[in-house]
Amino acid sequence: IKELILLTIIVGSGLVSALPPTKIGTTKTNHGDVPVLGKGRASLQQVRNPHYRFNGARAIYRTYLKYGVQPPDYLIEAVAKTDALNTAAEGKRDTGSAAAIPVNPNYDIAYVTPVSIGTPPQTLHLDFDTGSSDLWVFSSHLPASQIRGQTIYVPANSSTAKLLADHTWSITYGDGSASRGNVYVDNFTVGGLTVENQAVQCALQVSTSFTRESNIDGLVGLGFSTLNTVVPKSQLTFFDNAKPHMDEPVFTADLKWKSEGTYDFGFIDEKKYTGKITYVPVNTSPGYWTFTSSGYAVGSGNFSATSIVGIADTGTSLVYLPPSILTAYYRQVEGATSSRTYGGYVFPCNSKLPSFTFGIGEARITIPSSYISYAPVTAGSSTCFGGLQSSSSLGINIWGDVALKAAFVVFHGGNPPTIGWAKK
Ligand SMILES: CSc1ccc(CNCCO)cc1
Repeated sequence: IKELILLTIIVGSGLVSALPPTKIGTTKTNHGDVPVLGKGRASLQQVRNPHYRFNGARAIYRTYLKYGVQPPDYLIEAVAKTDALNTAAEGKRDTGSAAAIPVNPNYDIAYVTPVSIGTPPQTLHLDFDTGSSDLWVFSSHLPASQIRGQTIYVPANSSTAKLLADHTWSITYGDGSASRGNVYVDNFTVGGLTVENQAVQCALQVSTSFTRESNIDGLVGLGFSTLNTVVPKSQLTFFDNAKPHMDEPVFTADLKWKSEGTYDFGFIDEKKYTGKITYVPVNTSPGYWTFTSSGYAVGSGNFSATSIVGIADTGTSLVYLPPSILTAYYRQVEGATSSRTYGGYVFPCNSKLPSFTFGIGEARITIPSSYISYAPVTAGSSTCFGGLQSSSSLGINIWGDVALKAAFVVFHGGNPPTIGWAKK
């Protein structure tokens, strides 16, 4: 009401002029500089109120009051109903956006994202993993021998950390790596989006493969909370905790080949993709983002329509598909073999590779051949390891980073959840 009185005084006294302003100085306001046009004249720059929610019924209601006419009951009810709808919408205004940074400049082994934990905030770089649902970190509870350059979370240094007494966790991943520990709750912030009392699982023990990954300070599980390993009471993922406060119950992955991408929470950034997003159903049992691809093509070959049930897993580097698809792909690669020595398909690094296309409904996502020549089997070798490997020993097909970075992927946590794919 203060601003209204101020504005009325200025307008009422004719101080605001329609004359072209001759700027003789500026005065500070919270919307930037306002030009002062000489004695007794001012020009006011209008700014949009981002939180204003239009209420048509209220505009009509005010007109009745302005001309002294008693508003009818239906109008009073309409104003209340619209306000209620606006308030419900206003409750969900949180969004976040954070970088997805390759842990290695030469090979996209994994991507880490900066997060803040606790008070004062402790910044760690965590691997956002849609293939699991534990949020765990290297911590001050680890023996020094298991830490090799990682940043640790020290709950004792956070005034908002609270131990979840008698709760423990223990997890083993598909690649055999593992970790276990105890549980705190604390403030957890990703790209400006904060969840209070997020379960932060502190490692007391990690396997050597984690110790060796000095750029990964822990994981943020973005699978479904049914997979969380905390006992006796399982905990919710960051996404499940954040969902009720977000504009939309979504997060998106825009991973990139050998460069920095982004994870967005609560909104879909139209600038990050081309064409349309094709959504397909998700089977949330047992807790992965499981969907069915409609088929594949090798290079410029014919599209083979066949259902491929698999998971979208940002925490897995490569793509793992049925042996028949691998045979179809690698028979097009000069010198390719399935090597027992290296545990998968390898080929001469200078071999020409075809691209690989997979179907999402009628849509097609093509993985460029450069993403599939993954890395030399050992530093400096002229034999390269393929980005497409067989899923026969896993019992599950996995669309890992090699596929995800070829697309803009929407993990939609609605009811029911769906997954959307777009070209970019
Ligand atoms: C040792 S670095 C590492 C990063 C992520 C994960 C979780 N997903 C992997 C597929 O099981 C495991 C290990």
